[in-house]
Amino acid sequence: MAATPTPRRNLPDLPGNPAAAALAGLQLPLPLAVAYSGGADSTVLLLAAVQRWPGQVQAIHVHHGLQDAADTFAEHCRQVCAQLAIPLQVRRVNARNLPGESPEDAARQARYQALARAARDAGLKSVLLGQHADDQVETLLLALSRGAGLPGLAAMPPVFQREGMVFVRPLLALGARGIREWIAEQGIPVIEDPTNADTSFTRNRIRHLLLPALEECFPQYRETFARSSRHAAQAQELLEAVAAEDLARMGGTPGITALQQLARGRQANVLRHWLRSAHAASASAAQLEELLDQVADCKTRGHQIRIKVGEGFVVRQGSDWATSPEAGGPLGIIPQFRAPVRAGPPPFGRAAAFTSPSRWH
Ligand SMILES: Nc1ncnc2c1ncn2[C@@H]1O[C@H](COP(=O)(O)OP(=O)(O)OP(=O)(O)O)[C@@H](O)[C@H]1O
Repeated sequence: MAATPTPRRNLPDLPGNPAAAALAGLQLPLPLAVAYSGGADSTVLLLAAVQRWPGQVQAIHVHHGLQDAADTFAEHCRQVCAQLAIPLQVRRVNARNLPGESPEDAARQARYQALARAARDAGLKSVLLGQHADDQVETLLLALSRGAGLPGLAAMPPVFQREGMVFVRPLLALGARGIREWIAEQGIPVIEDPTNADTSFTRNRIRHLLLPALEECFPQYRETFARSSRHAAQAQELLEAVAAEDLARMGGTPGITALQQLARGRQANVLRHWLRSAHAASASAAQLEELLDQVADCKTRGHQIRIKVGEGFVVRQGSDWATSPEAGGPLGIIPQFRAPVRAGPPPFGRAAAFTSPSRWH
C-alpha cells in the first residue's frame, strides 16, 4: 500500500528520548524510513527520527500475516502514525517458511525484502531498524549456542546493504530497559507481541532466563559482549580479504593442488568463501571437515570427491582435469557444485538450490 501523505502537525515535545542521542551525530542518506513494528523499540526510534530529520521520515510496517493479531498490529501502526502525522506504508508479505527453514528466518528474510522494496518505491534512501544492545547480546548468545564461527559471533552489523538499500541499526548501544521505561512514561501506546513471552523460542528463553543472570554476574555484559562482536567482525573482514585473494590466485575456483599448498585452516577459509560468494551455500562444520579430508587424500587421477553441502554436492570435476595443467598435473582438478547423479531433480542452479547462510538478523 502506498504511503498516504498526511498534513504535518507538530509532534508533541518528548524530551529525554534515549534514541535521540544515538541519532544526534548520524549523517544518513535522506529521506529515510523507519521499520516500524509498533513495538517499543521502533516506536522510540521513529519518534527520535522525526525529530532529528523533520519532514524527511516515513514509517514502513510489514504485515507478516502469520498471527491472527497481524491486522491489529497494522491498525495500531496506522493510528499512531495518523496521530503523529507520519506517512506510513503497510506492506503485506508471505512469510511462511519453506521446509527446512526456520519460521523466524523466513519472516526476517521476507521482512527485509519488503522493507527494501517499500523504501525504494517511495524514493527513500535508507531504512532504520530498532534493534538494541539486548537484541545484540541475544543474537551473540544464539550464535554461541549453535557453535557459530566468526560471522555469527560478529552478530548484527550496525550498517548493511540489502537489495540496494542501506539499512542502519542506530540503537545497538542502547539497553532495552531505558527504551521501555521512557516510552512507558510518554503514554504512547506500543504493541507487546504476545509471542515475546513464549519460551519455546530460544531467543525468548535467552531474554527471560539468561539475561537476568548475566546482569547479576557481569553488569557490563552489554558493552563487553558488543566489543567481542566487533572484534569478531573485524577478524572476519580480514579472513574474507585473505580468502578473496586466495580464490583470485586460483582463478576464481578452488583447484585441488592449489588448496593442498595452503594450511588446512586457510583451505577451510577459502572454501567457505567460495561456497558463500559463488553459490550462496554454507557447509556445516562436519561437511567442511570431510571436504578438507578428501582434498588432503586426493592424490590420484581416479580419486572422486562428492560431498553433500546444503542442497547440492561439491564434486571433483573430471572435465576440468585437462583444462587446468597449471594446477600441477594430475591433481589440478576443480571441485564445483553439481547436481547429484542424473536421477532425481534437474541440476541445481547456482544459487537457488542451496540454503543461504543466515547472515540476516
Ligand atoms: N512487522 C514489522 N514491520 C516493520 N519493521 C519491523 C517489523 N518487525 C520488526 N521490524 C523491525 O525490526 C526490528 C527488530 O525486530 P524485532 O522483532 O526484534 O522487534 P519487535 O520486538 O517486533 O519490535 P520493536 O523492536 O519495535 O520493539 C524492529 O525494531 C523494527 O525496526
